[in-house]
Amino acid sequence: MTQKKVGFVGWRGMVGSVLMQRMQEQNDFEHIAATFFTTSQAGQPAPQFGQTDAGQLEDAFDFNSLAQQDIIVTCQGGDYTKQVYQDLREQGWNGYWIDAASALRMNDDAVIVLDPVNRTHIDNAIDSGTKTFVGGNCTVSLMLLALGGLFAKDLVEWVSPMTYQAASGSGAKHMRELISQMGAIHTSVTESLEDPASAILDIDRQVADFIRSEDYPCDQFGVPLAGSLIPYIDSQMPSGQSREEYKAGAEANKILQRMDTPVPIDGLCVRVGAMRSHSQALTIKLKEDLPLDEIEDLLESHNEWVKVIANDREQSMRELTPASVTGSLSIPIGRIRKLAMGPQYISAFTVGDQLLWGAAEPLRRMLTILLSKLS
Ligand SMILES: NC(=O)C1=CN([C@@H]2O[C@H](COP(=O)(O)OP(=O)(O)OC[C@H]3O[C@@H](n4cnc5c(N)ncnc54)[C@H](OP(=O)(O)O)[C@@H]3O)[C@@H](O)[C@H]2O)C=CC1
Ligand SMILES: N[C@@H](CC(=O)OP(=O)(O)O)C(=O)O
Repeated sequence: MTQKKVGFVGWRGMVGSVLMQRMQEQNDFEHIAATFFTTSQAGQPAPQFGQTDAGQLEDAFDFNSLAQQDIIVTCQGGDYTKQVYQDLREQGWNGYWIDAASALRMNDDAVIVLDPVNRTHIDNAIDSGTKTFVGGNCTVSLMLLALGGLFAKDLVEWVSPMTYQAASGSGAKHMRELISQMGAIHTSVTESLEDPASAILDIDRQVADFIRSEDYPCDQFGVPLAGSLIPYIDSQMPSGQSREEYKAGAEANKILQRMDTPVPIDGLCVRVGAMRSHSQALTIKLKEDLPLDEIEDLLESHNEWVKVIANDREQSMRELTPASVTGSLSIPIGRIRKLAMGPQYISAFTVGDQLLWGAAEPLRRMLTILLSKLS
């Protein structure tokens, strides 16, 4: 059996690098004939992620090279997808397109992939000829992995996710800027900090003045993040939602195949000074008054990555944080308790690495599913 030809675009970006790392860890390159594309470095040596030499980088706008691929995996971003996808299809290419960007997500002929939640739908779509598969928005995928057990039993009347999103969601330059902001704040008060006699209110005033000054580095975010937060993510929509907030309901219901009878999912999305793990505080109205231990069992048994953290101060502080999950596929969910509004209302808090399950891993797994189906 000849190996499938798989073309990778955007492999050296932040999401693409995490994808490459996971594919190497899982020996995925052994099962494919990989070609690496670039928008800026055509002709340079291709990276060697597998055993075989992948030759040189191909031009990501060369339709002849793209059309030779059985499968194209792109983490290059929505602008690239908009520039290439439609024309490639119109020129007759009928291969599989796996994409990290949001551009095609809500198209009728595209499936949003999150196989621990919608594997049956993915299988049916492949069998019925669907060729376009797109990873979901990071907060959506992370929320559905955490709450999968409740959605699978149709127990959720509505959910309000209030997010605490990491700098990585805005890209690599923003992660760098967050660190620069932290360093600059420290530098602005180093002397006072080292003086045990200095008054904390003086230090606080110096920090506040610095954060509001021209010297504070915020070219990427436009406004301060370190020492502050940003209560708006992505563009503004007529509904009053930010686009990030709109995606919660739209994409989650598409993944759950609930477009006709959508579960209301809506809340506010906020950028905080975490590096690459998103957190979400969830208010959930259940359709029934279920005991907490039953809720926890349903959540924990849904998939192998979700982990219920007891509603205990020490465990929550240690295990339910961006610092503890970053770099892992673990999806902890905790702070689960009944709210004062009534027995059907529960709270929960969940965290996940937005570059792994939030971006790269659903694509990697989709490629694996496709290869196993096509072999
Ligand atoms: N950031 C996120 O959290 C998420 C992003 N996505 C999607 O993935 C897309 C890509 O995001 P992201 O990975 O953050 O984008 P990056 O900015 O990290 O990378 C995008 C491209 O920039 C080019 N590039 C130029 N200079 C460099 C450099 N010094 N190092 C690496 N790459 C460089 C590369 O293309 P080339 O090799 O062709 O020059 C690369 O593929 C987004 O637009 C979005 O659609 C999806 C989910 C989450
Ligand atoms: N918007 C997300 C990251 C992202 O890229 O989302 P999407 O894939 O839906 O464009 C964030 O800022 O955290």
